[in-house]
Amino acid sequence: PQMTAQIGNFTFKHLFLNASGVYCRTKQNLDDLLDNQATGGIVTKSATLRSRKGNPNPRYHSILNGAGSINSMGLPNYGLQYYLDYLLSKSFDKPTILSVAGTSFDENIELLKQIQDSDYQGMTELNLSCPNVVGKPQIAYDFETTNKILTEVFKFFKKPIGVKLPPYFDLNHFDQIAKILNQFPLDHVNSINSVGNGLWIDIETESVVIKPKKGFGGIGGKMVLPTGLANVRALRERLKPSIKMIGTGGITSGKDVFAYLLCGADLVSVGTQLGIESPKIFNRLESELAAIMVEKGYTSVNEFRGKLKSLE
Ligand SMILES: CC(C)(C)CCc1c(C(=O)O)[nH]c(=O)[nH]c1=O
Repeated sequence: PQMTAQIGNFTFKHLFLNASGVYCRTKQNLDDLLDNQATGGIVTKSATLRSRKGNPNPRYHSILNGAGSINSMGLPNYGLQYYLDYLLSKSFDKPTILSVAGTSFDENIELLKQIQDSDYQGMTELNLSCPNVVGKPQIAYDFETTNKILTEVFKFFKKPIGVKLPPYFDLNHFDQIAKILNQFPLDHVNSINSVGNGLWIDIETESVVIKPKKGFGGIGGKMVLPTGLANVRALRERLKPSIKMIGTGGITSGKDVFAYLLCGADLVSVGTQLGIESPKIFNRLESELAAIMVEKGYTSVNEFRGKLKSLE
């Protein structure tokens, strides 16, 4: 069965990407992803201008026997130039997405100016889950700042670009963010990032399980699947068709991929479960999805993408 997607000028021969942050900080990680036949494309760890060590360990913890994860990595990455060097070092037979996350408004602009001025011709993704200023919510939860930053970006950025969004939990927030995003020539939206500021406790030690932020961290894994599905469905219904959709959050099986496609996802990305199973998970997900499609008599994902039924 045909399981491909198109975002702008980029054709993805497989539907599976790594979620930014997982299995993508080093050149070796990225090469391992590329070597896997069922990988559709690669996404870099969100880059800042300069290399960052990130937060002290423990900063990641698997919870509930792998049903979830909690992380407060703190943007550990080798800096924009490292990822640009990698992306310009050879030709790629799969689309690439360069993720960036400035720790300030100005850093976001500078990151994108450097990409605009570089020879990089692939896709870019602005991570809007990054903090803006202390005392204010993350950018994507500050609609005015989101509007301001995208207005500034599109004054100079002419290459393909999308945004990575945190989950929203209020229907009015879906309306507000979609209204803003629809004003811009965005390539794609990637939803969701981890569910912010969860907390996990070890009953034995009566302690939190990660060191940064007094144990608070982003939640990922199977337990966020209902939130990811809802965000992809809600945004798909509100965003203009030219903005394509990458569905992320809690994917562990072909059924989950099928569900995201019903919600309107063009591609999907896998984080927590990729970290557990390594890139071969994409082969499993692809064969599970193919089996579901054959069982249902579908020959192409286009036949059911976005066609989730309500109970009218
Ligand atoms: C949370 C931020 C550090 C502001 C951005 C990077 C990031 C991180 C991280 O590097 O801690 N973890 C996530 O689950 N999602 C993210 O977008």
